[in-house]
Amino acid sequence: MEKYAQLVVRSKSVSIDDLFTYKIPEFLLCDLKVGHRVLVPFGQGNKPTEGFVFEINDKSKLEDGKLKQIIDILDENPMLRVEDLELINWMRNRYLCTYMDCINLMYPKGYKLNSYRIINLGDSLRSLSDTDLYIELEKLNNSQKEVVEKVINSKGRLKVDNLESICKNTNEIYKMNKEKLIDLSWAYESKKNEKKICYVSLSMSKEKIDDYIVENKIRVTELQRNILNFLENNDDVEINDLLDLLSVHRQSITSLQKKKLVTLEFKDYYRQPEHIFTQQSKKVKLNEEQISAVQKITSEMFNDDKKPYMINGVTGSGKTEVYMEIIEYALEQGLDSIFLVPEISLTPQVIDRLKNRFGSIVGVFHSKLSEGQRHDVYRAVREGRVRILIGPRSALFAPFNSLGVIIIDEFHEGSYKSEQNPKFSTIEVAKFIGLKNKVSVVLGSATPSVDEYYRAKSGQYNLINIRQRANKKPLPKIEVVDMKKELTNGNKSIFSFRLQEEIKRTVESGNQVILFLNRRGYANFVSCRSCGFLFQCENCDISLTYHKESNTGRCHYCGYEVKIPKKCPECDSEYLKPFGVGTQKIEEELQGIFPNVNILRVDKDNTSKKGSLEEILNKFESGEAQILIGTQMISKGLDFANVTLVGILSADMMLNFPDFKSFESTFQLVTQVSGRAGRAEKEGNVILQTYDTNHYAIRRAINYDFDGFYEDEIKIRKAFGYTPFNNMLSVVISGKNEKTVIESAKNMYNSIVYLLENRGINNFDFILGPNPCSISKIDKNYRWQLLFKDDNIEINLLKGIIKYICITKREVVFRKGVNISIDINPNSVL
Ligand SMILES: Nc1ncnc2c1ncn2[C@@H]1O[C@H](COP(=O)(O)OP(=O)(O)OP(=O)(O)O)[C@@H](O)[C@H]1O
Ligand SMILES: [Zn+2]
Ligand SMILES: [Zn+2]
Repeated sequence: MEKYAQLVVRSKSVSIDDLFTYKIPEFLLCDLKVGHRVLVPFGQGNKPTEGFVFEINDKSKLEDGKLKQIIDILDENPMLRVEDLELINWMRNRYLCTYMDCINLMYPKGYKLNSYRIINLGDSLRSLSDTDLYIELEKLNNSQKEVVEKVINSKGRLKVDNLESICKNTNEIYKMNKEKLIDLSWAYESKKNEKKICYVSLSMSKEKIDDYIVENKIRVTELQRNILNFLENNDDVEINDLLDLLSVHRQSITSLQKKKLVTLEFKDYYRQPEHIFTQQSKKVKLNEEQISAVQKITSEMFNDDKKPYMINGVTGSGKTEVYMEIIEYALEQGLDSIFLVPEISLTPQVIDRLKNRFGSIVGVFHSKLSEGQRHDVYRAVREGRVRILIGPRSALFAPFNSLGVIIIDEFHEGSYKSEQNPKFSTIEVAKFIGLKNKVSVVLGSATPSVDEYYRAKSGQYNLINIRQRANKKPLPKIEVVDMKKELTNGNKSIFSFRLQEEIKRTVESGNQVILFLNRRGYANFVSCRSCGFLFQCENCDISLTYHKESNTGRCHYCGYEVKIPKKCPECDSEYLKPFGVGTQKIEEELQGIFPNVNILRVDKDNTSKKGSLEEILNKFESGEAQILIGTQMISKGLDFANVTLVGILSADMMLNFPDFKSFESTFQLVTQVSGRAGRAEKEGNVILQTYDTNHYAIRRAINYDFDGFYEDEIKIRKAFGYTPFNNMLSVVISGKNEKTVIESAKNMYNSIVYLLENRGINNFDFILGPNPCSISKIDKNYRWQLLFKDDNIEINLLKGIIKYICITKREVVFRKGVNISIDINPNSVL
């Protein structure tokens, strides 16, 4: 019976985001499975192209004559699992992305296997003498003969990338394979970093070997005899072990190989986990709140209809210990875990804790991993050598065989929303995986996002609270300093008198200080006091940040950098002055006030090198410095016993950020940063400097009143129709040519209105725009935006129309050279 495959083809063009039907040739019928990567002829030139099988059907809507055939299967096992395909279909609908966008997540570029065929002589030809072989060859037809000759010329082991290269008619080759003229097998090669190890074994059974030596009059030295004896008693010996154990040279072995007594074989390098449950770090005794959190989750692990869990536990409440306990339980039950962190390079301490507890079955996924390393991690996961994977949002797609738990630590963090296609929400995807595959999904945070907390309150989560710090100490007291008053009292410094006093006291008593400022660089911007000239990025609609050490203005969006001249380029005056503060300036001023104190700084500018963040944090931990200054990078996950004072230098910078989530971010940051103080035996306190002492985000944060903040914030969200009450769908149209960008944006608006009017909709209040984005230019690209709220309209109808316009009708609606970016519930709408 004929069978057909529906497949996705890897192609650069978006407009072919569709399933294509191919005929499955008979010889592949048994082997081909859904999820297989295949080779297909595609396009007019029938270019061999990669495809991914989504469905296998008995019928086809198209006539047989019009269908092309699959050429071959590319990997032995399907790379995409059935559940991956299900997830892809769901994501495509949810995020209006393409099949390939999703496939690239699950089948990362780093995992390109180079597959090739190995052709040996088949059984019916292999053992023949040269003359007999010649006679047999003459019986074959020309193309068959050609193939066999090629195999013979390659010393009986021909390696080809695709079968067509040795015979146009690949069916012929399969036929020859069936008739045992040749022996066809698959081989794989990964491009990079796959470690292979050479193993030695006897080439025949030990009973036969002595006869063979005698019969063929082979001379064997005493050393070689030792080797053979050793191999008679041991299987699969690594060549290096053999050399060490018997103190022999490699030559002795290769000479045995030449005499066909031993075979050498390269096999994958397996790093076996030595002990799965070695307890290298001491396990803490969990307190009652922790135990009940663990019990709730583990007791339901095998339930089919469990809800996801949300752990709302104050900073330092021991959430990480709870996660580890859940992971350990899962392991004992044979289940694997994914542990997601907002940004892997910012969480060295968490990685250490997991590795110390679980040893070598912990794998780390990293955006900075090389292709080869990513590949290795995926393989290790597939083969069960890694059972716990810690990583950023992309680790969610690791191909575990029996996933039991997904943990999303600090789930409120913005990095869980992807900014690249597909622009997925990690939480949504995790919940989908959880639902479909009965995986326990655990979200944890001291400051849940308003969106997710709303869902928890409406019963979509099992909400678990941990209200006490693990050290049983109260949360650090937060003292507010009104910077307006500071100014009237004659203090022009960035540091209030109170903060200076507390820093002094803390340092003198041998404790440590963390100072937080949300902006790197030296100053915010440089402008002319005489004419108001402002140094701005040439490529972006952004003012340049001043960096003192290089005396340059730098764009934090595109990297553009320019020397700051002595005189104003506009009016020639010498009154150029940096305004605002960044971490560099803080460091400089602080060193001026405390000349004898050692200060460390952590921001993007000095941690881009791999390992540099760890280095600074280690120095701080060892007490080499008393003060650590940093940006968001130090706001979460850090656990230093000696830190008793945290200073938040300007809460207003976050508050005044022009985005609807800025109050929420402020509340979260203040809570998280404050949480770095007093985590062990010593009590901590916090000083928060602000010009806006009355803002509800500040007032609620200083009392650790999460529920109060939530109540304030949710009212505003409701009033404005923001998330979680509505989905917000943003379409950004960008391009180097401003005119075509504007035209495209207007075209899009008109097309949508037209299609909606056809469906009887006449009120378009839910569409905002088209307008230029708040940041109207980034990296020389002009940006326009259309924003949709689904309060008056069914989301699926809206999405259908947008997809139709942006993908199917793309070439009609949009001008050449514009990019379209669709984002469902974006983090920010700037
Ligand atoms: N039951 C316990 N007994 C003793 N110490 C504990 C216990 N639970 C946690 N700790 C310790 O308390 C500190 C804080 O715990 P942990 O880092 O797990 O908290 P967290 O809730 O993840 O913190 P945060 O959200 O603030 O990053 C750690 O040093 C941890 O080892
Ligand atoms: Zn000027
Ligand atoms: Zn720029």
